[in-house]
Amino acid sequence: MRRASGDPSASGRRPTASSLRTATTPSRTDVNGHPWRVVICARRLDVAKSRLRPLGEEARQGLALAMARDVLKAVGGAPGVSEVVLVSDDPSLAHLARAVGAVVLRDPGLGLNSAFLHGMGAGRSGDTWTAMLMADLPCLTSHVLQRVLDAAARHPAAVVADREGIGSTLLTTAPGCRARPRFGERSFHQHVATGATPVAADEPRARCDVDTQADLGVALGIGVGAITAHAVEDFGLDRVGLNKQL
Ligand SMILES: Nc1nc2c(ncn2[C@@H]2O[C@H](COP(=O)(O)OP(=O)(O)OP(=O)(O)O)[C@@H](O)[C@H]2O)c(=O)[nH]1
Ligand SMILES: C=C(OP(=O)(O)O)C(=O)O
Repeated sequence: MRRASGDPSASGRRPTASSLRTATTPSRTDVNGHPWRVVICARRLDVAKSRLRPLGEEARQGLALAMARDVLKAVGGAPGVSEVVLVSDDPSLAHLARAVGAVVLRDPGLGLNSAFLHGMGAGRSGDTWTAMLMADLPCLTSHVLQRVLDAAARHPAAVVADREGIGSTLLTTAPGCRARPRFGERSFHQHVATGATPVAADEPRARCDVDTQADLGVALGIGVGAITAHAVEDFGLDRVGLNKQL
């Protein structure tokens, strides 16, 4: 896998391939010696994050892009991640993901769970530990992701609940196990019902998905990645302004 380097000067509005330039880091495994494949799903920017529409078109798309770029950076920097797969039909995201060494797959167009299964290679993790990850987690860092994966590696399947404990932000599968993604409404309980063990309850950075302006305010309170922070600044979305929408 190639590791993404940070670029605090990069703005969420004007991405360049060089802003995520990479170095090759072969044979990467976690503390248990497991190489991880991380599958990230992201919708096309023109339709993504519709609940952020009140921020305006440019800000909505810019934030969706910035958050996905911060997620790609965090994943690329996690020491145990050996392979990154992005399932997305968005040309900008695909370009940026390829630039950091990710494999990019077209979206089958059948919804999020089908997209994840497609990214998993029809649902089988083969001989690799696999994590299915959302692209709207701007607080995620490489260290936090690695801790989550280390905890997940103790279970055949593991799930991370979103901040409210209702949805899910990450689902993992051990080698040889079949993935059972149930993302969507109340997905956390559905994932637990399929046998996934809850992990990382104490990792707010892994649990803060951003769907609404209120979520963005919370994420800014926790601390977002540099690209999202620059996008927020570029679009003039300070914390006070966001909290007014609560
Ligand atoms: N490839 C792919 N990604 C998806 C799909 N649906 C959702 N996602 C991604 O999954 C993550 C969580 O999605 P949601 O929060 O449910 O949806 P969203 O489009 O981001 O936001 P809303 O329009 O507000 O529901 C985000 O990274 C989305 O881009 C899909 O059908 N295909
Ligand atoms: C898709 C999910 O959530 P949201 O739409 O809230 O991001 C989920 O938690 O499975």
